[in-house]
Amino acid sequence: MSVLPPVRKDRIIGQLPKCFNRGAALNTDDEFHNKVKTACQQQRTGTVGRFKISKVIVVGDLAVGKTCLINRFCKDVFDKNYKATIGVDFEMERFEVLGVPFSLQLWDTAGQERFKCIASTYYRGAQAVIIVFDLTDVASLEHTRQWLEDAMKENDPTSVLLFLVGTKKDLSSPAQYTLIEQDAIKLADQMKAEYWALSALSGENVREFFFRVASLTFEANVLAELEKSGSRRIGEVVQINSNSNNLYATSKKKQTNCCQ
Ligand SMILES: Nc1nc2c(ncn2[C@@H]2O[C@H](COP(=O)(O)OP(=O)(O)OP(=O)(O)O)[C@@H](O)[C@H]2O)c(=O)[nH]1
Ligand SMILES: [Mg+2]
Repeated sequence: MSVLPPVRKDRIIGQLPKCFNRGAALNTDDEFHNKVKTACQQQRTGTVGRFKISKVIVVGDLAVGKTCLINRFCKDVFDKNYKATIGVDFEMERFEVLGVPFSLQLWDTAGQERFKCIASTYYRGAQAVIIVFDLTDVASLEHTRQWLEDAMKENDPTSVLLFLVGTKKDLSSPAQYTLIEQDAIKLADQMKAEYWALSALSGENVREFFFRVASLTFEANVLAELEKSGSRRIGEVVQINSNSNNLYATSKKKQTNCCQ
């Protein structure tokens, strides 16, 4: 029995959302991986869809627009007044991907130096890292390397999905945008991150971006579950009988999630 209300209609993902720029994308597939589609159809997604919550951390310089970005997506609001995040804050977003419930825990961290040490204690266990810069501020793009390094001290670089996100697109002129985008794409490529440009003020690309984060995180989680389960069907009870009295039973126990 579920105590949660149904997932909002505008959080249902049935197709893999497109990347923003094919030159700086985590993948350019048109559809979810076949294995993932089959696993979802057969309800063999293991811990994904039951108790798994994926942690996503949002980092970047102060005032680049991290909080506004999260608030635009989660609450559909925009505040033009700057209120620094002190330490961290988080929002939960529930999705349904290919018919499977899936939740993201979005951690909004402080960019101000004096709050950074508090914020960095929450970096651990992230499945996706969103590194934000301001499209009108080249220095904030340059600093993304340092943000990446700090986030990766606490995480496994081989399994974390990275996104490099330029905000305040509404404020940049086409010429300024073209210039900074070239550098951002180069950097995203070096970091192995997916690049996006958006605006929390106008809402341009915000929903598309978070749908992409949810979808790629979901896909990675299901693939990892499938790999873990190997040949056995995930989520099933496995019994190995021998002629002696040995009986090993692996029940569908909650997997330890080292995220928090
Ligand atoms: N024009 C415009 N302004 C934005 C946009 N996003 C954020 N801002 C403004 O930029 C300022 C900083 O935004 P925040 O979201 O608070 O920045 P932050 O990155 O969370 O800052 P810290 O919490 O200190 O790390 C605010 O005054 C916002 O109104 C945007 O897309 N367009
Ligand atoms: Mg903030």
